[in-house]
Amino acid sequence: MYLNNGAENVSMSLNFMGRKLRNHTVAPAAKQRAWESTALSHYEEDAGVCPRVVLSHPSVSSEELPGSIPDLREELQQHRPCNIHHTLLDHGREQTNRRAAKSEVSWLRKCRLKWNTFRHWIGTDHHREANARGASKRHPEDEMDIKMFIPYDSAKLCITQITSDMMAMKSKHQEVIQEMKENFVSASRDNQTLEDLNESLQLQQKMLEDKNEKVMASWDKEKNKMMDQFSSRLDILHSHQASTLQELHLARAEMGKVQEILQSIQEKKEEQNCTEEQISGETNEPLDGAQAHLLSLTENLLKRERELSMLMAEQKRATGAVEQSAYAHLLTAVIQQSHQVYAALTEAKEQFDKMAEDNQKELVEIKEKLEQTVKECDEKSPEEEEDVQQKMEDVQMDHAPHSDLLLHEVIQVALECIRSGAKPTLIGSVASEEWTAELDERVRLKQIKDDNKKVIENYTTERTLRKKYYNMVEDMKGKIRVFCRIRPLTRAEQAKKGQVVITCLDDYSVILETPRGPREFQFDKIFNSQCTQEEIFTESSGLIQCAIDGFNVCIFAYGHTGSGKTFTMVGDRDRRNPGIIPRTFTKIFEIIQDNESKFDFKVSAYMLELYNDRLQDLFVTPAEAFNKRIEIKRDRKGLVFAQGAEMKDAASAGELFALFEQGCANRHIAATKMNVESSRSHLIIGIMIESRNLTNGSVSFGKLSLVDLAGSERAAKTGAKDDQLKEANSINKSLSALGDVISALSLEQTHVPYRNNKLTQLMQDSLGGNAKTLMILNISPSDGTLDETLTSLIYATRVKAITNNAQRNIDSKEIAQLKEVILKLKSGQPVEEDI
Ligand SMILES: Nc1ncnc2c1ncn2[C@@H]1O[C@H](COP(=O)(O)OP(=O)(O)OP(=O)(O)O)[C@@H](O)[C@H]1O
Repeated sequence: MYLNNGAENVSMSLNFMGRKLRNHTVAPAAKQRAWESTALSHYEEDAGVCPRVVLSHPSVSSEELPGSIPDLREELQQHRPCNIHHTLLDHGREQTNRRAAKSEVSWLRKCRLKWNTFRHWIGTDHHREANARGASKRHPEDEMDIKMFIPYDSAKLCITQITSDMMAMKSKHQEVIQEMKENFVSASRDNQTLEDLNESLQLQQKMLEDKNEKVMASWDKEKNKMMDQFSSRLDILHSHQASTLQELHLARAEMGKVQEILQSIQEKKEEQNCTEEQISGETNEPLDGAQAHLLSLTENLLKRERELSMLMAEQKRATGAVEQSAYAHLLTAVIQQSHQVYAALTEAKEQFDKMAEDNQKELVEIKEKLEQTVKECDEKSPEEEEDVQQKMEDVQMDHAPHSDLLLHEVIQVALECIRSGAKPTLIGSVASEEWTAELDERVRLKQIKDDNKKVIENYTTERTLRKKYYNMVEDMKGKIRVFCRIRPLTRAEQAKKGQVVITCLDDYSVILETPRGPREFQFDKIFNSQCTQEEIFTESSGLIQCAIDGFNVCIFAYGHTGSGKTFTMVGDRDRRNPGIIPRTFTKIFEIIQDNESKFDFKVSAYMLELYNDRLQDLFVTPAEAFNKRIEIKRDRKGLVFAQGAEMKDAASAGELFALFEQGCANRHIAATKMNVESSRSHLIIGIMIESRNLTNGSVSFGKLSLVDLAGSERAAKTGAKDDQLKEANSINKSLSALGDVISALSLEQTHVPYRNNKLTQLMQDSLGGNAKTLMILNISPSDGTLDETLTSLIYATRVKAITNNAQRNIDSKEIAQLKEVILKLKSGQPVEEDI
C-alpha cells in the first residue's frame, strides 16, 4: 500500500529502517496509479475516504507486492518497519484490512502507520468524525497501526536522503574540526603574545630599576656635596659661636668682678663710718666707673647673646633647607618613577585581563563544541554513532582537541597566576596524565630534534671534508691533465703498409721516430693501441664526481683528423664501444642515484657546434639553428652559458643520450681525402648539474663540458677546396686561439686571450682558474701522419705545462717552437717537419 493525499508531491515526516528522515516526498500520484493498475490490480481501493489508498489483500504474497524487490525486503525483515506519519486513511476500513493483512502478509506488519498522528494531519473530515464520537471518548482503535508498502522509488529517495544527511553531517564535523584547529592556532598566538608581553614587562621593570638606581646615586652624590658645604659653614658658625660664647663668659666674669668690687666698697662704707662727703668723694668715682663698665659689659653680653641666637637660628635654617631640598628632589624622582611603573603596570594588567577574557571565551566555546559533538553522537542511531565515533577518533588522532582544551586551560591558569602574582601549580584536568604525557612527548621530540641536528652537522662536516680531500687528490693529479691515446693502424694505413712511428716506453712516456731522430714526450698517462674505451673512461671518471660536487670540469679531445677523437669521446658507429660522452651520462646518473637520499639534483644540458666561426644550436633543426643567434655570456659566478641556445633538462641517462643523439644528427660532417667521414666542427656539450643538499639546503652548481674538437689538418695535405678549405681555415684559427690561451696560461700571463675566438670564449670557465681540465691527445701511430702527430704532441706538452712550473721550464723550447707553428698557421704557411 502506498499513500497519497491527492497532491502530486507531499512533504512528510518518515522513519525509514530506524532512521528519521526529513522532507520525504512520496512518489507522484500518476506514477503510483500506474503502479496500482499493473502490479496491484487485485487490491481494493477505498474511493470513499481515500481513493488512492490501496489496501492489502489476504491473497497477495509478499513476492508479488510492488517495491518488494528481494534486497529491500531482506532489509526490511532485518530492520525495524517504516513508520509514515500524516497519511490519509479510512478508519473503519483500515481496521478490517489491517487484521486481514496481519494474518496474511507477514512483512507488512513491519510497516505501521500511526493513526493518531495521521488523524491530526488529515484535517476537517476526520476531525468531524472524531468530534461526532465525542472528543472525550478516545477510541482504542485510533491508536491502531496500518500496514503499508513503500514504493521502491520512494525507498530509493529515502536512501538518497539518508546519504545526503550523512554527507551534511560529515561536512559539519569537518567544519567543527577546522574551527577547533583555528582556535588552537589563535590560542597559540595568544600564548606567544603573552610571553612577549611578559618579557617586555620584565625588560621595562629592569630598565626602571636601573634608572632608579642611577637617580638615587646622583641624588646621594648631590646630597653629600650639599651636606659637606653645610658642615663647613656650620663649622664656621660653631667657631664663631664659640668665640662669642668665650667673650660672653669673659664679660660675665668681669661683671662678677665689678659686682664684687661694688659689694666690697659698700661693706667698707658701712665698717669705717667715714664722713658722708669724704667717703662719697672717695667712693663715688670708682662706683660710677664700675657701673659704667658693668653697663657696657651687659650691653656687650646682650649683643653677643643676640648674635649667638641669630647664628643658631641661621644654622637651624641651613640644616632644614639642605635636608628639605635633597629630600624634595629625591621624592620627586621617586614619585615620577612610581607613576611610570604604575602606568606600565596598569597597561599590562588591562592586556592580561583582555587576554584572560578572550581565552576564557575560547575555552567555553571549545567545551561547548565538544559537548555538542558528544551530544550529537549520543543522539545518533547505532550505525551513525559508530560512524561519528570513528570521526571523533580521527579528530582526536589528527588534532587532539583535548590537548587544545588543555592548552587553553593552561593559558587560563597562567594568566590568573600572572594577575594574582601566585605561583603557578598544575591542578585538576591540567595536571592530568594526558597533559603530562604530552609534555613528556614534547621533551622527547625536542631531544630527538637536537640529536638529529647534531647528526646533520656531523654529516655535513664529514661531507665537506670528503669533498675537500677528493678535490685535493684530484688537484694533486694536476688541474690540467693530459692523456695521450694512440689508436691502432686503420685498414687503409695497413693497406698502404704504413710504418709505426710511435713507441710506448712506459705508462707515461712515448717516443716518436722523426727523420731527425727519436723524440720523447711525457704525459699523465699513455694509452696504447690495445687499451679499451672502458680503461680510458675509468681513468677520467673521477672528474665527474668533481662536477657533481660543484666544480667546473672539462674533458676535451684534441688531435689531427682521423686520429680517433670521435672514437674516444663518442664511440664507434655501431655503438659497441661507447666513448667517454655516453659513459659520462650513465656515470652522472649513477652518482645521482647513490646520493638522491641526501641531495636533490637537476641536470640540464646544451649542445653546440662551432662551425665556420658560427655557433649553432644542435638541439634544434639546422634550419632553425640557422636563424638563431647564440651569444656567449658569463653569469655572476663566472659560469659560461650560451645565450639563445636550448637548454634541455634530463631526468635519466637515457634522456640525456636521446638528446645527444638528436644533436649529433644535426652536425656538419664532410668527407676529406684522408677520412671517409670527418667532423668539420667543434662539438661542445655543456652539462649543468645543480645539487641541493637536503639536510642543510645548500645549493651547488657544477658544469661538465665535453668537447670533441675538429681535427687539426693541413689544407694542402687534405686537398680541401672552396667550402672545405674555409672550414679548415676556421678550424685552424680556433685551434690556434686555443693554443694562445694555453700558452698564456702556461706562462701565467695576466692577460689570457679568451675572447679571440668563440671556442676559447666557450671554454673560458673550463681552462685556468679553479677548473679541472682533461685533455685527451689522440694520435695515429702511422708514419703517414708524422707531421701532424709531432705538432699535436708539442701542443699537448704545452698544455701539460700549465700546472707544472718545472716542466714549463723544461718545455720552454718546445713552447717557443709551437709559437712558431701558430704564427705560421696564422699566416697560412706550411709547418716544417723539423719543428
Ligand atoms: N682506439 C681505437 N680503436 C679502434 N679504432 C679506432 C680507434 N680510434 C679511432 N679508431 C678508428 O679510426 C677512425 C677515425 O677515428 P675518428 O673518426 O674517431 O677520428 P677523428 O679524430 O674524430 O676524426 P675527425 O677529426 O676527422 O672527425 C674511425 O674509423 C675509428 O673507428
